[in-house]
Amino acid sequence: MTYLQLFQTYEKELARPEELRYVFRYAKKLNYTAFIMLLNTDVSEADMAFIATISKRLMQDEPAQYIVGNTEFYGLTLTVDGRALIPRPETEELVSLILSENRALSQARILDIGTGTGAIALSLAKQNPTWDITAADISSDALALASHNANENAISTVSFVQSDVFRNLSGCYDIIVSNPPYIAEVEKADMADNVLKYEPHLALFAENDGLAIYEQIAAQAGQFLTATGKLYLEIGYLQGKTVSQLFQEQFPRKRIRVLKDLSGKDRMIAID
Ligand SMILES: C[S@@+](CC[C@H](N)C(=O)[O-])C[C@H]1O[C@@H](n2cnc3c(N)ncnc32)[C@H](O)[C@@H]1O
Repeated sequence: MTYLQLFQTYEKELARPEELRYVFRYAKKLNYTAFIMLLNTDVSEADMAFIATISKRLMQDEPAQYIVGNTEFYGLTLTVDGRALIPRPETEELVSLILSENRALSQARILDIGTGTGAIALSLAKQNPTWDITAADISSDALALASHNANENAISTVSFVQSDVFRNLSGCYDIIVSNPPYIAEVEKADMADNVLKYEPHLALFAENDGLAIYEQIAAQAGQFLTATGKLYLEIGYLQGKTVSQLFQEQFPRKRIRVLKDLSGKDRMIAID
């Protein structure tokens, strides 16, 4: 039996068939050409067992990135596992926005609230080695993973702090960024199994219709921002109006923009 025939057999049973070849290729570190060349050759016994194992894990809804063990984010390779949310492409757009609007800042203090894998903090640090960046999370497991990712990517300008929003933080920041948990408990029923069963619920859900962490940030950010400080938030696509109102009340003199992601959905809020 060839690799192609074996893949096709398992792919019929998978909810997201494209993930099988993706996981195999990345786990075996095969470039595209090597993978294509392999497809019409006879599958080895070891790979037959390996492909069966991957298929089983995918059938149990384990996310492909957790099986591979890493993912790409803004040019970084980040280790991902059940300790933190798998960083999403929409969050790369938030990083792009911050970078494009703050090119003039050579020295800056940045705070990333709810850093997870460290995706936002580490990609900002990679692009701006002179920025002084604090990555905070309530989860010590997530912070251990983020710190591992900093080492793996040779980034030494990020410090890690365990904190419930601002509780263990001090001083003022030029930029505060956050992609907090923002899903309401009632939305659980509509969520994909691979997210619900494997990604940490602490990273997904927030009380008060998903608004609880935004409310805490809005209430306290004024004490932690410099006079010209800016806030950048990722939001759920239906939260633009509510979250912008929340921040407008606390920051009546600042400009609040709701910005769309590449698929045209409200996804980010910039406050400056
Ligand atoms: C949606 S994930 C975002 C992870 C990462 N920033 C990203 O964009 O991929 C939210 C993160 O916020 C953290 N978190 C949840 N509640 C928190 C709180 N009260 N204070 C600080 N961090 C919190 C979670 O542990 C999780 O890592």
